[in-house]
Amino acid sequence: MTTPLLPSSLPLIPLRPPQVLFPHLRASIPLSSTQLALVLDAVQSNLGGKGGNGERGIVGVVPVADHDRRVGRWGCAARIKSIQKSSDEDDSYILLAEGLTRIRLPRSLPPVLSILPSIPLPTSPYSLAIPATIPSTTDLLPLALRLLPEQLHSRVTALPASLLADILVTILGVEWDLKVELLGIPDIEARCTRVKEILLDLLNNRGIKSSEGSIDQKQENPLKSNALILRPKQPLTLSSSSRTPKSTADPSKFGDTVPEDLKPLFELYQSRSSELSKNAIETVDRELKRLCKIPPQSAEYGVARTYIEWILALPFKRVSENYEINLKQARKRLDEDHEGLEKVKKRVVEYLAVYRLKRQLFLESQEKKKLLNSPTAAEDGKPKSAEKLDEEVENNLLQLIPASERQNAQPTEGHTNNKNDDEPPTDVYRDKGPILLLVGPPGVGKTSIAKSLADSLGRKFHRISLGGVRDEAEIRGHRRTYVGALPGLLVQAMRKVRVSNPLILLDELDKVGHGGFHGDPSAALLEALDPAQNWNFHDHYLGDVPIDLSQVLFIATANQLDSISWPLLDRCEVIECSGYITPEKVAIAKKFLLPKQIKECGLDSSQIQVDEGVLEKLVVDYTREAGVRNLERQIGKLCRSKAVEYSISREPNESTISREAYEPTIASSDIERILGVSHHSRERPESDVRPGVVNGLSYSGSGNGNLLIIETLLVPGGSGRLVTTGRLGEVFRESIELCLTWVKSRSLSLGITNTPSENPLKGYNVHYHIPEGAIRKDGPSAGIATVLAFVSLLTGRPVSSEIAMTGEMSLRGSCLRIGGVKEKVIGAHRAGVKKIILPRTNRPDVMADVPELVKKDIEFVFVDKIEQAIEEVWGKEIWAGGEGASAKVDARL
Ligand SMILES: Nc1ncnc2c1ncn2[C@@H]1O[C@H](COP(=O)(O)OP(=O)(O)OP(=O)(O)O)[C@@H](O)[C@H]1O
Repeated sequence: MTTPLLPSSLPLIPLRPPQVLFPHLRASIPLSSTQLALVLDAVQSNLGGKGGNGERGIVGVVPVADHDRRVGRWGCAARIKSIQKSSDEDDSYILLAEGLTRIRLPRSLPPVLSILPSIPLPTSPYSLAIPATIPSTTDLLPLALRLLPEQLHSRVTALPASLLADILVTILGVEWDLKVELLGIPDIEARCTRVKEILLDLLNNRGIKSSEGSIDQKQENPLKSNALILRPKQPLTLSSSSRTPKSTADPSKFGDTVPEDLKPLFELYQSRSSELSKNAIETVDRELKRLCKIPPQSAEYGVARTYIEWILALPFKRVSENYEINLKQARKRLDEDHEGLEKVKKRVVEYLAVYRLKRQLFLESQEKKKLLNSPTAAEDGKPKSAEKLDEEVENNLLQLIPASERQNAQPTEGHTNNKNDDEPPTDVYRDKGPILLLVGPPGVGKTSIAKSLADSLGRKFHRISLGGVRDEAEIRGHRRTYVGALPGLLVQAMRKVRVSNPLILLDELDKVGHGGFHGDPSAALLEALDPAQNWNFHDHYLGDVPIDLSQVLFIATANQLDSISWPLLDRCEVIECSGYITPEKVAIAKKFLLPKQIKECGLDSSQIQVDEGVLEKLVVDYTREAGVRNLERQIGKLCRSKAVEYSISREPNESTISREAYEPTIASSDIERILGVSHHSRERPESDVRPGVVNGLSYSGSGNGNLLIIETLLVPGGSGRLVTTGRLGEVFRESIELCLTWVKSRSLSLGITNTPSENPLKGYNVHYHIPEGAIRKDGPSAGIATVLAFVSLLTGRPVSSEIAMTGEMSLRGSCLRIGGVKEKVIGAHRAGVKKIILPRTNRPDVMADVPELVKKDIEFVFVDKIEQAIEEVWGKEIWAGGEGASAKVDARL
């Protein structure tokens, strides 16, 4: 059997405290998607690379302290066992690594370690076998048995000392710097001696005598005490709302009858009882009493306990304290995080202004009421005037409230702190305004705008991805009687953020299912979003304990509006985020994406320099999208490749490239070397124009506009049949038939036939195709382009590839208005089109929505009749019978 070799170079992953990975043990390492991409790239390059006969899927895991400072000179080579999406955070993954052997790190490593793509290491054989020798002088077993719970005794007895030493330091909660020290002791005997010293210290600290048979009576479970050491810190900005009624909970009433194993749960109940709602307290009281009677071995015990833990983990009356809205700061924050998006930012700030004003009016009315009820009210019986509204708010913001909303801004009379649980409490401000719905193609910054908004409001942020939610239970939870039942996404979100006034982003609202076998998730969402009901939201899992969602600020995103159910849409105020044009993308890349990716690779801006020309090449040749997500990925690839070059150049002994050879600037000529050949250049308008091929424009469901190349062909030996291919929908096919009929009816005036009765397709079939056959296309908006394709085919006159057209056509040749103009025009601009023919009725859309930069580059031709489009392309001479021919035929129809 051959001894396995480590690859000659390994990607290094930093591992933060309190974890340290030892050989034969495992660690779960959280990684962002960019870090994961970096690791996977490096692992992949090892597969066929220099370490050809080395093991596969191996990484180096290196302990780092605060701010990723490297500590010690040792790490652990590890095999990647699995990679999973983290349930805690968006965009993060958990890499499960299994330690193989200690590795000594080269001196030249930077002191601060982010993921390093590939670090050359001295190739050394390593053995997966654990040395079986148990050094007699350092026998750890008796100490281990003193410290470990009894259930583990039989398992550790057979372990060799080297493995036992590493296991003990990992599971006994030994301090992190001691673990790092032990990782750096490769010699087994020396390591076991050191571990023995540490264990003796632990025993002393815990009051356990080390000699056989004389254990102190106050021995505690060591694993439990470790759990205490590792308990996470409490958040700093949490507070109890002042409206908290006096709790009726009295956990002490359970007295001494509380079983030992339930004590932590009772303690938790005690500490949280002042924050729970009345319903929650009643339910927990009842369930705890029941739980005390259930034997811990029964399945029912687990179910009941988990239920109580869920209730105790919910925020109820806990809120983020500091959420004063400062409009200037909010705008500044949006500007700092996003380039462009002017309309969206303006609308978001307006929304905040209205929200702030309404809340301020509400607080003022509360203040007035307090004064009215207070015994110190003025003698004449009138209340002392409450504090005046902030003048800046009155002067500047009142105008921002749309007239229709001004009435809503007035607080309702008669607010009282309602003690009745069947009516909404009236002592906190609840916004009744619409929910902001950001609509636009993928990657245009919708999610990121919502995040910045949460930051500027000082609210906790949580994203719920609704893509693929088909089951109502995913929103509203499963009833407790089901095995493995869980609350729905909204309750899970509340538990995660631990406050009842977070900002929750409902991502991909358009992808949520409507009705069907598993209920209607969008109806459940509707209830959650309705201010009249959501103060009392019932989750099936929580049963009698409703939760209050009325203080949550909901924001939604979607790629399109068509698939959102209308009652949901009715609750939303739509803000459109359209796609970017090339100069905007270049600006975003320069200001945000490039610095972000450089940082992710552990370098700084002096180590990677990219000029605007290169960024433009990336945008035009390597991406074809409305947003910037793919662009960010390509920039990430460039930066990672530079990080590899940089790391190699720091290793003068291991590599032929000297330190001076590293060139920080990425030139245009480097792009193809690093990213490979561009796949997008072929999608530009073709230069070899031929009759029957015309550029239409399409608008995909994801909000992207693109060129739709229409191809037609005459097939000899046919009978005038029309064949269509390219996954065209019914509406599209009908529109093609209509266009062909129109062209046939004009074949005489177009000079295609010589007599009125002659069939222009005699002896031929017509084949109509739209490439990218896997993508379904539908709709009537390719009418103008289809007519021109048929005319071009039958008259043998090509259409310039720099012209594109869109618009529906009626049987009489009228050009009718279509949707998605802005996206289509931006898509055409991206593809290099110079002239666009559109129905005249779409003129206002072009004028209002298309960015000025695009308008400058493209000539727009607006037409009422299809004949105008034909004349625009080929001139009036196309009519065989002169100018009047077309009008004469029209009169006959
Ligand atoms: N105008 C902008 N300025 C700076 N960065 C931007 C801008 N637009 C997008 N980005 C960046 O692009 C990336 C993708 O954005 P985001 O995830 O917000 O897109 P999205 O519109 O929510 O997409 P999806 O519909 O797929 O969820 C983020 O890293 C974001 O910061």
